[in-house]
Amino acid sequence: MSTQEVSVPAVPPASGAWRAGDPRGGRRFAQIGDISLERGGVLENVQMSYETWGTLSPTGDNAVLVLHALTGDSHVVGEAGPGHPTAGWWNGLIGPGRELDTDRWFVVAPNVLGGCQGSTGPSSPAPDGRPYGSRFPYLTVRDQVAAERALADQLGIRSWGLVVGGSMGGMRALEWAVMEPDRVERLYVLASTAAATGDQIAWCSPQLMAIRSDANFRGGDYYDAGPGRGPHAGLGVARRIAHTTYRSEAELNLRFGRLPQQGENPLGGGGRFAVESYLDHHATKLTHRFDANSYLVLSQTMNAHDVGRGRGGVAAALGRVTARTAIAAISSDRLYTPEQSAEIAAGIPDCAPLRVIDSPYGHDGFLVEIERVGEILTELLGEPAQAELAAR
Ligand SMILES: CC(=O)SCCNC(=O)CCNC(=O)[C@H](O)C(C)(C)COP(=O)(O)OP(=O)(O)OC[C@H]1O[C@@H](n2cnc3c(N)ncnc32)[C@H](O)[C@@H]1OP(=O)(O)O
Ligand SMILES: N[C@@H](CCO)C(=O)O
Repeated sequence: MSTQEVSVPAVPPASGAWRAGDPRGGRRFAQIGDISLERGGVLENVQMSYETWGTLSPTGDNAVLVLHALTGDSHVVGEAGPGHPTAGWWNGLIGPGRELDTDRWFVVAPNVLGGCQGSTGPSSPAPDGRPYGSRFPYLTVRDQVAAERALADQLGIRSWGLVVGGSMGGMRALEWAVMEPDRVERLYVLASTAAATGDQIAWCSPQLMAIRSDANFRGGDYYDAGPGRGPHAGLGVARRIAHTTYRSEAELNLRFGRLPQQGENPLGGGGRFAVESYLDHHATKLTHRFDANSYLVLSQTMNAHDVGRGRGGVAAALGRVTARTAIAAISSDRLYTPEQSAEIAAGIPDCAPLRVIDSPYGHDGFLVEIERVGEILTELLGEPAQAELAAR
């Protein structure tokens, strides 16, 4: 394996608490060379960071690829701590005897290209040694998959027993199955879409505007401004908008309704409603762990997502998938609706009937309803993949 532990200078600028390369973080780093980009140009000397669980078999036939969402990272399971700004987002799903049983599977979770958790992104050094900032190129989901493919090559993984992801991770999982059908034996896509919709692009628009219009954004070249001088206010507004779309109307009404935040008076007293305080909390947490430029880059990759582009449309692209597939939606997801998941399920030849997880938590249901997510995973892994059937 030509991977190596390296110290990475790129850090999210907000908190400074996270240090890439921290050996206690359990992250590994791979230098995968240059990536040719879908929209033209080359991203040079790309680094991918990732975490693994379990052991790769001598034939490399037991690998699972887990792909995180917009503000997620490689820390699928585990505690928060040095090198890991948040606890695992699917805690409990990986380990001996777990749904992703590490006695059987070798699980790989890369940090996405363009992000801020150790894989090359806008805060990484460009060839001239200075952070890319505004010079970071426009990426597509296909570029991100190309980087993950190079990582798989380096790890000696020719074919994945399963590729799984939710939301933006689901976009990459789907692209993997379309771009490399022979390398994806099973596919599990949650709360995602075959192509970003007008509604999703619309919700994203004020988020991008909020970051770009923050005076501290400086056109994207804010890394030299000093601690706390990044576009944190703009990123916080973006998160408030996004988080509202990640939860359902019913949940917000039932959970918070018109309640004032404890000890505050929102009715002319300068205080907040509880739901405003809740959004403030999520905004603050994100600005302490995430880079605004990465938020822009990744949001744009999601807007660009369309598996049908250059392939004769969505139906033709989905028809290429040979993986045994499970598609799951969240019943109350108003951002990535069950109808969009139904379109994916209907278009993939070897797909089980759409699974709709009944949950009040909206889009974030794919992160909250871990038990249901795990049940579907177990079912899919119990199904023989085409390659296994052919070998019998
Ligand atoms: C695939 C991926 O990896 S995506 C990345 C996953 N992680 C994130 O997105 C991080 C942001 N967090 C979230 O989006 C959500 O918390 C989830 C989806 C991870 C989990 O959802 P839930 O368990 O339902 O948590 P919920 O949204 O209710 O938030 C709970 C937090 O709000 C806080 N909170 C609740 N009410 C209020 C209030 N009135 N005022 C202030 N804070 C409040 C809680 O104290 C708690 O804080 P903590 O997380 O710092 O402990
Ligand atoms: N809470 C998730 C939702 C997006 O899928 C995230 O921030 O990544």
